Amino acid sequence: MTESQHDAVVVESLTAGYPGVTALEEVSLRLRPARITALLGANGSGKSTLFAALLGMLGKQSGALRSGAVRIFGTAPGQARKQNLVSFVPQHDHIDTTFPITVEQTVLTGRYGHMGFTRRARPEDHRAVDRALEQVGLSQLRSRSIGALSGGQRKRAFVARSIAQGAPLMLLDEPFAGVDRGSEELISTVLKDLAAAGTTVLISTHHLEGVAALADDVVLLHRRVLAAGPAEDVLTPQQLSAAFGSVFSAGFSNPGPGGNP
Ligand SMILES: Nc1ncnc2c1ncn2[C@@H]1O[C@H](COP(=O)(O)OP(=O)(O)OP(=O)(O)O)[C@@H](O)[C@H]1O
Repeated sequence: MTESQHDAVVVESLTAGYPGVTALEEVSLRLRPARITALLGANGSGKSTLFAALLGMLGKQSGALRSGAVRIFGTAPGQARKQNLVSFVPQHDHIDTTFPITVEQTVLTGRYGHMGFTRRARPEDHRAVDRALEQVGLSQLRSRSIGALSGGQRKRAFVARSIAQGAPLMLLDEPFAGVDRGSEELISTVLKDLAAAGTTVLISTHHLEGVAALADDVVLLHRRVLAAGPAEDVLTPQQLSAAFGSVFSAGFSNPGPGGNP
């Protein structure tokens, strides 16, 4: 078995972008299974474009172009989504706060891929929802309208939806943006538990704070992959300065003396 057959995600020479913009250039990376990888990059460094590629959504945006290859557990991204191999927690949920859907119903939508055409929830779907709500500490708020949650609680609800889906690869776009410290700590703990149980987790973030404590591996992205590897190798002041020196003043938080972000 080759090394790539052990990887959860393989991206080879991916070049992608939009009319007049090359968002990703010759990006190659591998995600090791059952680990948390942080995709670190400043605003506009290509994180969302890479997520779109991993979700097989790139071609759906008008004018998007791409070359290269992406495999999720050896499968093309669009197929991987259909097979429930990948779940996604978006940065913005674009919720209509007047829409009358409860927290529980929101989390249950994560089970749709398991229910077939009838979308009739079975006992195992309800059990998965119960477990996921418990994990993110929202059991008590399950009957509340999703629009009546705080930003941090709502993020936890969407993490629960992703957990309930039960995909072996979980992608989270800026999971800590606009989230209070308590929700951030809770989500971090949940992600560590999921990875320990075998889920491969990829989070994008432009905040250095907390990454060292959370991520096993780090990918530094700035249209190209500037560095990738175990967090302790990548998150050094030297590496960050070499890779992002000019970016510290344009979006990154300074890791501080000693480089312990
Ligand atoms: N739909 C689009 N059409 C044209 N250009 C786009 C589109 N989406 C993104 N871009 C451009 O592609 C580049 C990469 O953007 P992308 O959103 O992937 O970066 P990002 O790292 O996710 O940024 P952020 O942290 O601000 O979300 C940027 O220059 C951006 O302006």
